[in-house]
Amino acid sequence: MIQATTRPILKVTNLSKVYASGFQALKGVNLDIHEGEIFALLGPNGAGKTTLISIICGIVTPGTGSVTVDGHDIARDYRAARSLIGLVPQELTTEAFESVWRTVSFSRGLFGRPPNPAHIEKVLKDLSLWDKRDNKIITLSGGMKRRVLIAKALAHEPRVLFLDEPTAGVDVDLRRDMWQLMRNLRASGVTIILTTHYINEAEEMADRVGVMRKGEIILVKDKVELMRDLGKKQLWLQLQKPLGEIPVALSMYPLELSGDGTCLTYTYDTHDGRVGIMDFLKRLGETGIDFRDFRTTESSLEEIFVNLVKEGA
Ligand SMILES: Nc1ncnc2c1ncn2[C@@H]1O[C@H](COP(=O)(O)OP(=O)(O)OP(=O)(O)O)[C@@H](O)[C@H]1O
Repeated sequence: MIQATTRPILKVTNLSKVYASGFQALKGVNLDIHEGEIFALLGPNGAGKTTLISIICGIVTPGTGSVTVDGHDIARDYRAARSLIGLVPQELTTEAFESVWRTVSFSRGLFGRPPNPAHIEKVLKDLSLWDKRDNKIITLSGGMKRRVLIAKALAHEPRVLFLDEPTAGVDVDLRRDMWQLMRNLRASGVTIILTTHYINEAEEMADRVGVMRKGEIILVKDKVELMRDLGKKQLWLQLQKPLGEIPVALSMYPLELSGDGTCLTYTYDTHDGRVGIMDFLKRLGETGIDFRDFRTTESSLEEIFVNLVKEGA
């Protein structure tokens, strides 16, 4: 398997975009994408994700700043830069009466690549579309149409693949297939950037996560580090006897007592949690409070994301 390196295959520098309406959709975005990684771009509606991807893929004209793909500037060296990129949009809008084979082969031709039936065959086989190669697009199921979109984006052998909401509205089985497909692509050396509203998709798939809000990238981090650094844990204790209130001797701890006084919840950062918890449990014993059951829970990327986007909103 090809491991992600720290060499940026895509470099976005100080990119801003003001639409003709006067709306500023991007405000000085800086982003490096490492070769071979899966990068998930998260953000609430209207954060600027599609604008950013559309500029990189040449669909929206850039404002100020620069974007390079493997060293090629998307403005000055558009053809070379664009030929390295594949874009999987959310919906297939045209070609309803064309066959799968012709549609995918045509996409390759758009990038000035000479025909390569062996490559198209491989792509269709990898996407389980080979049996459908002669079918008209209109006869395919929704899941197969999505696979055709990916096949089209891979037809010219791009090194960076953008997937815009790849699993929006698909069923659980197809989502799992898509995830496996992305992993296979990464293993073959393709760098993947996906936008998603499903945080569990980022949690499952991404090596790194970027969060956008109001035209800015507010955070880029290794996913595991992000969950470790910003994650919270909770210790939940079911008490032997209900408490009327939290005893003064425990007032220095971040505790919450349930309405009926039978559950105490202690929330802590995963950083310094262990020390704090041992100290707290010792103090709890000294205070004469016994518990009959306990449970710990860890925050998900979803909670981390919601908190990040909320902060300073
Ligand atoms: N052509 C346009 N003219 C003016 N404003 C636009 C245009 N396209 C997008 N915008 C605005 O730019 C902002 C960012 O939109 P964008 O589609 O990039 O966000 P997004 O993060 O992709 O959102 P979503 O998750 O809903 O797809 C939005 O406020 C949107 O209304």
